[in-house]
Amino acid sequence: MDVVMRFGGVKKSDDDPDPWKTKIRQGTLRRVFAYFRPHLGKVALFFLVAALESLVVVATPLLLMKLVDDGILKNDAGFVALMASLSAACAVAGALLQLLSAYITGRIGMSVTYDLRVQALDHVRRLPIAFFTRTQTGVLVGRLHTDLVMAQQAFYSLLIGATSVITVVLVVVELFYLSWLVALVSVLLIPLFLVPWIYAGRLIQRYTRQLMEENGGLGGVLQERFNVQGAMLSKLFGRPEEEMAEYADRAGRIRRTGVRLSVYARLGFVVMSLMASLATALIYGIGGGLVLDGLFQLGTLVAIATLLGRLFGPITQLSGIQETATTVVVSFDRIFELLDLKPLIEERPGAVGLPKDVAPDIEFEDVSFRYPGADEVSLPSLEQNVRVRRERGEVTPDVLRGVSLHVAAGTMTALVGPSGAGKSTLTHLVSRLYDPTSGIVRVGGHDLRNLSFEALRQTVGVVSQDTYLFHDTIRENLLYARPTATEDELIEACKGAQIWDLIESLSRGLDTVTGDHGYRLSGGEKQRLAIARLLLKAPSIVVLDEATAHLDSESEAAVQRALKTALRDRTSVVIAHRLSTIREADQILVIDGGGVRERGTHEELLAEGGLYAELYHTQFAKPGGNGAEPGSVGAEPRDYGPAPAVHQVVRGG
Ligand SMILES: Nc1ncnc2c1ncn2[C@@H]1O[C@H](COP(=O)(O)OP(=O)(O)OP(=O)(O)O)[C@@H](O)[C@H]1O
Repeated sequence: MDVVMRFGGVKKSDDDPDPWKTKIRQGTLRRVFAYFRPHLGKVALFFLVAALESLVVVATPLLLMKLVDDGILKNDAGFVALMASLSAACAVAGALLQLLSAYITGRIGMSVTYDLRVQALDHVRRLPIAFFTRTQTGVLVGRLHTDLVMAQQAFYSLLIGATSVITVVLVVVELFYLSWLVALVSVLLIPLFLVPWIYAGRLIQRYTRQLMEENGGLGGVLQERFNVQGAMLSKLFGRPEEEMAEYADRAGRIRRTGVRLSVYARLGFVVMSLMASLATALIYGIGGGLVLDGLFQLGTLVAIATLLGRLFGPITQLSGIQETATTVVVSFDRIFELLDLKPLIEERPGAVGLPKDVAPDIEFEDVSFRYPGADEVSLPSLEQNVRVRRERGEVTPDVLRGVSLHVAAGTMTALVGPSGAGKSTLTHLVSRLYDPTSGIVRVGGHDLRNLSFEALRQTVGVVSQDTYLFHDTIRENLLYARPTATEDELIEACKGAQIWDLIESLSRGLDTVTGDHGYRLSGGEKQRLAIARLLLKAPSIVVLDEATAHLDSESEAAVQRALKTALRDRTSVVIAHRLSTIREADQILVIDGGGVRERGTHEELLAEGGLYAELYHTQFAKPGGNGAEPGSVGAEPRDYGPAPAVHQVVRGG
């Protein structure tokens, strides 16, 4: 039973969720050809060159025929020399034409893969964050890179192999011209070649896709385990033997599929070569008899024998072409699958900007939200390697329910509540990482969905708990927020973020490399760098997830001072973990069960004696609750869940 899954009309077999066995989808060939349309001129030139190449190929046996019949048999040395020279000229012309066709195929192939690569990168860049939380990075990178490279290489062999088709046609025509009987026998033998060719081709298609998936799968696991965080987790918690067994198992599957693929790829080839040899012997038998009977001359037999080598040779090559053609189509199809995923969050036509340097207010009007299910944002083949079997028709629960709130311009709102209450989710909607399922989020009076992406990027700045830094210098990491920033502006931002003293003390200063994910810096240092990055960007709204990790008191004080600078004159929403933050907040929202349970200032809420007061007394007012409390604010009996950093690893972002 075929089931249509909706991501831009991608059709998948519901009975066969295993992407390895997915057949090439309908319409793929049409789409592949669309990429070649702009290069039709070059394609036509290629076929012209290919035709000339084939003409050269079939001309040589005729020259040899003349050489034997009219030269050797008639004792004419001059004619022998002339024919031999013409044959040599044909060989040189053939070689030059081959080079020319290689140049044309290179031009076409590189242009097509360039178009596809740029289109795919642009598309993936625009996919919703939900896609990235579902997808295993290594598998995605594999698809974007390996598949394209494979398609490109296979495409070259395919086009060059296409000359074989023209050659075969011309050779058959010439064979009929020389001897209809021999030609007929040769043509009748062709189906014997085609049967193993088609049989092997089907298996090759299946195992090619399977090998791609398995390679991508291993790549995904390695990328996950062999980055700093993954390596650390596996050193601290991992089970080395089991993990190694898993790697070996995956590598073993790749080996198994690779062996099968090479056997089936060879099978067609071997059967064809065998048939070609048998057919040649047969034709020599018939032809030899005809020469002895005087029905045709020796030169004709030589020409036929030479031609046969050029008939069965290209046909044999065709078995390889099928594999390469399949690789091209499968690779394109896997990229098309990605291209068919809809970017859920798109810029509307006529999207507007926001005035710069004016802090806007934030409003949630009856907002409900649930995270999109796998079917809506992802592909099974990009998830399968974490042994996640997609729950068909998975209905994700509502995380926010009917939330209404207002953050006045230039004020700070602190979000508190138990773990998993929906605080981070709420902030994701402010930065439009997700759109609400229902209700409206407004910034400066505008529905966020009506704002341009540029305005959103300029307006909302986010500092998350676990700062991400590129494996690059501090300078490049900072410039990412504002590439045009001057040296003075960089220094000023670093001073504001209380990180300049540290940077100055490093021997390479701003040109110090931060290490993968910024692992060569401490938690507090990374967060202050993130604040410096934010100061450079200078957004009018700041979304901040306060660090929960214990910082030493000096680092803690530095982060607090940096935050003061960052939040000044800005509208801010802070997921608060510190007493000092909630005391300073203009408004505290207590989030519980996906809704705003209480709202007010610290004093008002304490006086109310509700959930906040309970949270405060159990968490903040405990001995040692000196304003640097770690963890979410929550009542004692509640389940606070794992520490946020681990929480994020578990849910993949
Ligand atoms: N990307 C996601 N996909 C699906 N569900 C998610 C995703 N992120 C969070 N959730 C779920 O949404 C609910 C709210 O999570 P959220 O991160 O907003 O809570 P939180 O209040 O910020 O918790 P914490 O204080 O522990 O960070 C949780 O049940 C969580 O499992």
